[in-house]
Amino acid sequence: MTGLIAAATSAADKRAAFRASLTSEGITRLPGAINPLTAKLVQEIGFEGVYVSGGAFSAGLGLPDIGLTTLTEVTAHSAQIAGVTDLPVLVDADTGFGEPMSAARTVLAFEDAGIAGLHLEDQVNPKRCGHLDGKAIVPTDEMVRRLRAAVTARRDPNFVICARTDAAGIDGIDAAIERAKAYADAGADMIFTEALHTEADFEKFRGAVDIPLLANMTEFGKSQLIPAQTLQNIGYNAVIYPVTTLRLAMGAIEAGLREIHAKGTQEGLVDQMQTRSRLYALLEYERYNEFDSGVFNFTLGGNQ
Ligand SMILES: C[C@](O)(C(=O)O)[C@H](CC(=O)O)C(=O)O
Ligand SMILES: [Mg+2]
Repeated sequence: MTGLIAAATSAADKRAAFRASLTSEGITRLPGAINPLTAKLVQEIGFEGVYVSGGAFSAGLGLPDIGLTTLTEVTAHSAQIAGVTDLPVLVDADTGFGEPMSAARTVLAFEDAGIAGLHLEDQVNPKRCGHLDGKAIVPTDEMVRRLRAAVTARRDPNFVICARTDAAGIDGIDAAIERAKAYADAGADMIFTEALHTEADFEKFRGAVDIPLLANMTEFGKSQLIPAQTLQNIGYNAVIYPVTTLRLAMGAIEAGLREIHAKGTQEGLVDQMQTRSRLYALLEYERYNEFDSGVFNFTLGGNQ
């Protein structure tokens, strides 16, 4: 029954795989999963990891991305996602949910939740999306304390601690590079280079810092949407598509709701929907007969 109900791969193995993938030849691609079902699809399609976005999670709760969500909420949501996938899960920990000691507690909670790594950012609270203007960042030494607390707390040396710097959009790319170096010295395993604009910016960062780098390919932001292959050629090690699945889903949901509201039926939308049989295949419903042969003893018609 391996892999039914929950993932077959242990958290320790996922973390080891994640760490290894960050120094492998190919770039590690992590689409954001808005729920465990999406994470199953991310795995089935063949990506290397799953991302849990703070922006998508807060939006899903009907809230802006300004640090309103709690450690408990983010951990529970991420644990559900990590629980169903064999892929490593990287979670957005915003500013660490408080003081440096809170960042340490975040690492411990995330390890217990089966998560493979997190990123901590150098913004002040209340934080905002890294692609908006008017951000503010804490002094370098304060972020270094955040990171040191996180690095020291971890029990699994393979748990990946990624430091995000939002400095490029405030003090310029050279200042962001200086911060990245200080964060690497503090023990960060990877740097999240937030809100760079062009390929040349990504190249400049890569040339200046010698630990793994993560690119954020979020839509409607400040960064060009650079293909994964190009990022790999530049020498980036990981790329997230953080809010993409939420935007895709919400675009489809809004259009669908408007059509039902206008026409009084969803008849014209059925072709765009995930079918019942596709959903059941993704859930491996039939395999639940391994527990009880009475669970999947029906057939679905051709159009289901
Ligand atoms: C990566 C990010 O932190 C997120 O929460 O997903 C956001 C993404 C976004 O708002 O588009 C970010 O600050 O870049
Ligand atoms: Mg975020």
